[in-house]
Amino acid sequence: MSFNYLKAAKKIICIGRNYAAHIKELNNPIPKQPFFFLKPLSSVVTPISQVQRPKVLPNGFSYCGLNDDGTNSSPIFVPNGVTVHHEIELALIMDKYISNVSPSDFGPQDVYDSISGVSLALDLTARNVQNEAKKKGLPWSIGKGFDTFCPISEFIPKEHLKEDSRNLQNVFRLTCSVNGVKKQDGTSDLMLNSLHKIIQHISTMISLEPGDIILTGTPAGVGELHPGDNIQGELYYRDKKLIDMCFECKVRPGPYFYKET
Ligand SMILES: O=C([O-])CC(=O)C(=O)O
Ligand SMILES: [Mg+2]
Repeated sequence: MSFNYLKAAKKIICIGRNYAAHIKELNNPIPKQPFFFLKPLSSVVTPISQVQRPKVLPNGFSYCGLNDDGTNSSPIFVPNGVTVHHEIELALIMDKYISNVSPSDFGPQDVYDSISGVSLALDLTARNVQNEAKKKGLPWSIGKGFDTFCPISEFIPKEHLKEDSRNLQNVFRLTCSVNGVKKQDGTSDLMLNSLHKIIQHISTMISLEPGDIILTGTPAGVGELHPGDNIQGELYYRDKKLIDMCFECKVRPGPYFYKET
């Protein structure tokens, strides 16, 4: 398992409002069609560990590219004046070009063939920035796209999921804990739009390319992150842990301070 897969990504596409209990907790309407937004690749960070030391950044920088091995080991940076929420999500890693596919041509069994594997990600969200954007009809780019707002795990090749190659919809469980307290614990069978529907639907508007990363929405239990917090995410395949990841939160360097638009 490695982080090399991150070097191949051309875009990160995130499905919103894909779990009923999360829609309810934020008082949002249930979308009539799946909707999505993009996160910039510069928002990707990977865990700091014994092996992966923090990337040395030029003074004041919060991003300066991935290392040769795909890592960008970094804490999560909390921008000044921003309410940052954690959203734990299953990520699909695309293996094929998928373009303009009809619903009748893409079923649950096609997901396994179209991905190279999966990983675990956090769709970090500047909730106060997003709330203002929602109210004023402005884009979500800032609310979802700050540097370090896409912490992501090592790659899990699909061969690790072989037993269920005909249907991956019901096999995943994802959890998120902050300072040792479990906040999110959801299973992929609760998704409103299934994995095959997500891939097919995106492809009718934006072609998916090998390496692209799709975040599939967050289950209930989102909440705030503050400088000094430690956050841990875990991804399970049925009862077996596939991967975990840990990040520390720090204050974002630089002059940014949230002000109403
Ligand atoms: O910001 C939101 O609530 C939408 C979203 O990303 C999700 O549901 O995962
Ligand atoms: Mg999300």
